[in-house]
Amino acid sequence: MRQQIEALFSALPDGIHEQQLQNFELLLIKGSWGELALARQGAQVLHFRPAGEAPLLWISDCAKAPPAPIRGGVPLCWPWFGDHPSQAGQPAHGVARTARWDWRLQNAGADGVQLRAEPTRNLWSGLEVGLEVRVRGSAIELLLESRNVAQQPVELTQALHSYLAVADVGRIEILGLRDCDYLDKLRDGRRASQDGELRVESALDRVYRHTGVTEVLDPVLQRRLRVAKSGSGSTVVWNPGVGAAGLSDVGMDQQPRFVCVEAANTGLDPVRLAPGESRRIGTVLSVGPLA
Ligand SMILES: O=P(O)(O)OC[C@H]1O[C@@H](O)[C@H](O)[C@@H](O)[C@@H]1O
Repeated sequence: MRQQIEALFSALPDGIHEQQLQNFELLLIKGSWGELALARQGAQVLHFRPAGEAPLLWISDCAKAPPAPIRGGVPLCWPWFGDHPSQAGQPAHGVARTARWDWRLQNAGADGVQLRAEPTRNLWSGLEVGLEVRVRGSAIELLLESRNVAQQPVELTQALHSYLAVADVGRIEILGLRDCDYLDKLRDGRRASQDGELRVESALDRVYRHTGVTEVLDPVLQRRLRVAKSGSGSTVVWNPGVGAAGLSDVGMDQQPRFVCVEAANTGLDPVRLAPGESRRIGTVLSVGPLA
């Protein structure tokens, strides 16, 4: 899908274009600020390339057909992260990423664009959800808002599951998590503390107790990807390592090309909403020089 999206953009004039790709309905937006590709499925940001930069987000070259989740970009995990806390048989990472959403343009200018997405139907009883996406210069911001429309308190978990594009995951360094406690999903949820800066030497699936900024230093692309966030007390870092061989939409050839650094609310910091209350989780992804 990545190659096709890049080819489509290179042939498009500036503007907003609706396009079908591998049976997914996409909005491709191009301006002097760069390129943005959005899917109706899951209100998923698939591709963001600021002018003069390489794409910030990785997207699979062999994505599964709809309605499977699209591997890459920024899937929305909502209203639960990972497995459903009590109901076996519910899909991993919730129902938002495979649902159909409507996009509405709110603003377009020389330095960016702003859109809002809402699901075409109620996704989960007692909860409403909406997404705002803003591009400004070399940064993209996502804000996911949940509102409790029930008569009782509601608890949810969620993630903005960013797949960051890197040249070689084995060579990156992830700053910002030093000394943070984490839960290691690959070791039965064992708790540990991050010793030094994080490197991805093998499969990694960790939930950090962390509210700050994370930076991914990429010595090959000579750039720094910054993940800032709000309303989030968990940062998830994931790369499947050799497990990628068993994922038909990754494979060992694509496994080194991304790392997921996700702004999240997990079991460590679930969101509790009183009746009528709403809350937002946000992330700003941006790119800058390494030095
Ligand atoms: O394959 P999925 O459902 O998109 O999930 C990918 C990964 O997403 C991460 O956020 C989880 O921590 C991992 O456990 C999971 O494997």
